[in-house]
Amino acid sequence: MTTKANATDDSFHVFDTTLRDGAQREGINLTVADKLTIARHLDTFGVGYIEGGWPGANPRDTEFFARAQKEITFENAQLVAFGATRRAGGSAADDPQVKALLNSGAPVITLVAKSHDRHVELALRTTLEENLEMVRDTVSHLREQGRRVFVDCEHFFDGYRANAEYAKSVVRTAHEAGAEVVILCDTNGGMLPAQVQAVVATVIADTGARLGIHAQDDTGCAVANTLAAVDAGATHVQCTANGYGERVGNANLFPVVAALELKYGMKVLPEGALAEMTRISHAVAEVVNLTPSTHQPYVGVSAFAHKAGLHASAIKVDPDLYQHIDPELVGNTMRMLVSDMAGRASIELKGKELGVDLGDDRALVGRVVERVKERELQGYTYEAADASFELLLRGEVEGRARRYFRTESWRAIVEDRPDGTHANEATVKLWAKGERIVATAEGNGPVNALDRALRVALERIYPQLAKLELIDYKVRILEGRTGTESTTRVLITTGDGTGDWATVGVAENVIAASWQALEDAYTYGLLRAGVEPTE
Ligand SMILES: CC(=O)SCCNC(=O)CCNC(=O)[C@H](O)C(C)(C)COP(=O)(O)OP(=O)(O)OC[C@H]1O[C@@H](n2cnc3c(N)ncnc32)[C@H](O)[C@@H]1OP(=O)(O)O
Ligand SMILES: CC(=O)C(=O)O
Repeated sequence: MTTKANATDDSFHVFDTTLRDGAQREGINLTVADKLTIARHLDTFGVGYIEGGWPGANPRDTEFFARAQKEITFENAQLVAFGATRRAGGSAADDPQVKALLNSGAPVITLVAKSHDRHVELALRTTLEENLEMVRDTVSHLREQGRRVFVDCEHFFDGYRANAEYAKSVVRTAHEAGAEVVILCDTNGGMLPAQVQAVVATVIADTGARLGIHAQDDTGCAVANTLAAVDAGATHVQCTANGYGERVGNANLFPVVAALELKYGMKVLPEGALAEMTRISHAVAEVVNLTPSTHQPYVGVSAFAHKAGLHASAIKVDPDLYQHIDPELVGNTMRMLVSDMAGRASIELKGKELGVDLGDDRALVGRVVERVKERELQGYTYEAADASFELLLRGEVEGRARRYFRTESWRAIVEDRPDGTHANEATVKLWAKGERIVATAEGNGPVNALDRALRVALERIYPQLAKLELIDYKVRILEGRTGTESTTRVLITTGDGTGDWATVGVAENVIAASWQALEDAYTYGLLRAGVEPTE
């Protein structure tokens, strides 16, 4: 057994259920290898408990428990197996599902138990007394087998509203049978914080059980409900990384632990772990193959991104004036966004962020603000295209646009063939280092052909361009930007293996807009590579 043995644990529990409830989210389908990778990330982050799945429910979860205990040396977490109380009318000792929980080898077991009288009668099709017996028998049996037991009271809050005495009797039964923590679950996710706080406080007073909270996010209050339960005395929080979970999700682990550490002043993670939070959040998103939410509290790339000019002017004096915490505490960074909402301070701070010296030149900064506003009116967007903004800024600082080549002309041709296929060909004519170059290339579309032709033209003179790769290409039609005409905006993301950058082009024609974004992308790539401008 490579899970750290820990017979009693009076400390506050951070319990992660990404691998069980998180995996119940539509669109997530984890392999055993994915689960092992996520378990390692969560253990590194320092959660106390990792619920790995339901052994016996499917071969993947059974295999996960077998492999996790062989392959992972957990530094911080206890491995937890999830399953239901025994079937009605049977005995826990003979229940195949309970046997699978024991066979998983997990030192801690979470049992889901019904605590809403209607669910007992309709879903379990048994009596209220038999349900209590199922809880008592299963908890006692697992305790006798030397396992620590937590009990999830499913639909607790709705059950409490319908029949408070019965809901509490389930908590009492689990507690008296030896469950270390009884977790009140807002399974349908319909509760609000004040309601959760009141119910948790009453149940603690009436049962004396140690309580935990498991909140689904159907009202958008799962994090708030979790913290409200803690306010009322719960000492065990069940969460999932990035809030993944059934329907709209579960309480998001990251804002919950950040609140506990930074707002409540509790120590729930190992030293230094909070500063790893942004990295861990993104790493888990990568494994589950979902794009990290840019606007996620604390860890989203926009969590500390400032757009409004007034905000920037105050941040210039003191970042705390518009930030609730120092982003570095959670491993994130502050970013300034440049747009038509920018003022001088936004440009000054962005210049600093980009390492461009503006030398306290108010007139220069004013000119940049004006240019940005003018260009944004035409359809450019600099908050999404930092590299194009940096080229604009350097152009103003240096008094002329930074150029590595001068375009004489370009042409893209799409040929529609009788067999329904298309041939795409582009020719570029340009000047670089005093030389006139004409290059032609084919591509799988006109923009791809242009990109290839530009590369063919420039690579001999600038071998640094060989590393460049187009990572993303987005087109948007901007209705009514210039009077009655619609305008096309193209955003291109380019990478060189060490980082990536975004550039923007705007024109009435999608290929012309793409060409502008490509020109900026290559120019910025050469700037990054430290090449001196030649034109
Ligand atoms: C709120 C939550 O998220 S709880 C976690 C839910 N997670 C999952 O359901 C994912 C894994 N589940 C599964 O793979 C399957 O549902 C299994 C293997 C657990 C059970 O599959 P089956 O035996 O085919 O049963 P099925 O899924 O149709 O129904 C669940 C059965 O468990 C019973 N049951 C439900 N909750 C409990 C409970 N707390 N204690 C005991 N029995 C329960 C139901 O009454 C039903 O019994 P029935 O077969 O006599 O009608
Ligand atoms: C146990 C659980 O996942 C719930 O009640 O929502």
